[in-house]
Amino acid sequence: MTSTDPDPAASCDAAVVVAGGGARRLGRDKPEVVIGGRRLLDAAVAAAGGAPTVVVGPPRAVPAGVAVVREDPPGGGPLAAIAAGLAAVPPGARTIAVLAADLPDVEASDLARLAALRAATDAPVALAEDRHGRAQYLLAVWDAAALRAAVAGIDSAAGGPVRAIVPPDAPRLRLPLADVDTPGDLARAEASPLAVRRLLRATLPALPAAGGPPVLGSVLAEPLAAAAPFPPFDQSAMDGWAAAGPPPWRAVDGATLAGHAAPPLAVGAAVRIATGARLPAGADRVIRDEEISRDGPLLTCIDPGRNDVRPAGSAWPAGAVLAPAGTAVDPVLISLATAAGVDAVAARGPVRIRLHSSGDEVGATGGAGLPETAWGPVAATFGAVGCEVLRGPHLPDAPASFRAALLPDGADVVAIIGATGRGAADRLRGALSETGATLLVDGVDVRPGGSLLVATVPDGPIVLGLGGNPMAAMLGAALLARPVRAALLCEAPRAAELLPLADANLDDRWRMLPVEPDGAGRWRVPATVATPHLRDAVARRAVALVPPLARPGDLAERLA
Ligand SMILES: Nc1nc2c(c(=O)[nH]1)N[C@H]1C(S)=C(S)[C@@H](COP(=O)(O)OP(=O)(O)OC[C@H]3O[C@@H](n4cnc5c(N)ncnc54)[C@H](O)[C@@H]3O)O[C@H]1N2
Ligand code: MOO
Repeated sequence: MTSTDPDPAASCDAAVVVAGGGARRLGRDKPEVVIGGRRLLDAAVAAAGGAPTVVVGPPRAVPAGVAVVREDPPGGGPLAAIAAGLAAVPPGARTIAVLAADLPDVEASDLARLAALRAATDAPVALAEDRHGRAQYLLAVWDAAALRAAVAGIDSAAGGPVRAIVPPDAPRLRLPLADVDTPGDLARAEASPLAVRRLLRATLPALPAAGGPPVLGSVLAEPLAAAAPFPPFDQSAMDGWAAAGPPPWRAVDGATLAGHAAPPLAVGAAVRIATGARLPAGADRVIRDEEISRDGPLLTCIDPGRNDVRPAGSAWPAGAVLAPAGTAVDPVLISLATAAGVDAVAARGPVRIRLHSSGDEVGATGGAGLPETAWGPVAATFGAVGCEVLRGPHLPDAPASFRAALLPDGADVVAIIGATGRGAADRLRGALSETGATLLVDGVDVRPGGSLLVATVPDGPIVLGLGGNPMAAMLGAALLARPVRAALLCEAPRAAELLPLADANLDDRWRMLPVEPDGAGRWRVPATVATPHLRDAVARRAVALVPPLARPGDLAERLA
């Protein structure tokens, strides 16, 4: 059995990963295929979220703590694999995820949603279906007893279809799953926006960490530890009276205001005190104004059990870890660091992006000229995720101008709008190949996004090529900004913000679209979006990454 302790993040008590071979059409051992910088087997294991996991199939390298068992007979098919896996999961498991090692985009959140669906419907199993509505029997969460009974109830596990053990009315969750059956599927899966983002996170090199005052847009490279306790001294939590000893108290003239030292208080005395003020020496409690009763010069309190003193260090002691490495430095974190007496942190970033527009016609006067309309919205898109955007010179359609743009100058990223479409105006690819750049991403399978490009220049910047059409450029920036920043600054992964859609995507492709709330909890999706201008993005609240063939009610990730 596995030695992995169940992780509180895991949505199931155990997972069985079906990782047989026999991918005839692909001609490769599927679980070992790498898509988006991640082996398909590792995608399945990661989706289990740390639950005890059994991989069923031929011997393979697996992460520590994961067990590998063989189905009987070897190559006996997925039902035999489930039976073998089931025999090896901890006997106390009450819910078991069953998934195949051929799902490039599967995430722990998918299993969490399946587990929630199964629990809410009290069904023996909840399974995924693909965008065409086809059941995916090998992406399911089972009630363990139901799975054991179903497997025990069949004559011979070997050779049978998994469908044979799944009730026909089992609840299903539609997920944008990529097929990886043919070399064509593989190429498409590698270009999917999800795979491209993972690849960027896995391969772009992190910036060095440096110490200094916390800067907006950077990311903590080390945990934020309090230099001082909070509050730094015993203080009043309310406007009221500071009192010494048991009631009644004699009211003393004056008041203890925040920021001012107060004379010591004798036993039996009370003095007015303001919220946040340091407790006078001798005082041992604070009674808020609403709880004071007065009898001539004497004061008593209504509730003897209440004390509105906020003791020194009661929120946190010195040395307490207030935020882990990987946390974004935003105004809240800067406030917290100040409250904790921290004036220097170890951090990476912010990411500095030199952003260029390009093209002879852009900004030119005369009959063939077009106004420059992309730089501002693209800069704002990068800026919104905390990147620092510097204005690079406009690049005319000449090889030398592109070569010059790729030279290192302290910017971490060079982003170029236009000239990336592989057409007559594509100056970027030529300049990149002259520098010996590595093309990490050459087109993303999302609309618009066919001309998105990401490259690394040796000893130079990371290069982002954004399609020249202003809408394509802005939406491309929305797709790349967060993963590029996360990779360069080692930002901790964060759950996606998911928007329920009001409208369908009739296109069998991923789309990036400006969306707007419908006022009833869903988001309206425009049927068409023109790319040469931003008319279809005017006053739109968000940009969504809409799955292929999404239906109303399906979820789309918010990109911006
Ligand atoms: N045969 C094909 N042609 C095109 C395809 C295709 O798949 N096959 N894709 C189209 C798409 S989609 C896009 S996006 C562009 C991408 O091409 P480039 O990145 O090379 O962009 P350019 O040719 O430089 O410009 C395209 C278009 O956008 C205007 N532009 C460029 N920069 C700006 C700016 N800063 N402000 C305003 N407008 C700008 C430029 O004048 C062109 O009209 O390719 C399509 N073609
Ligand atoms: O290449 Mo375009 O970026 O699909 O609009």
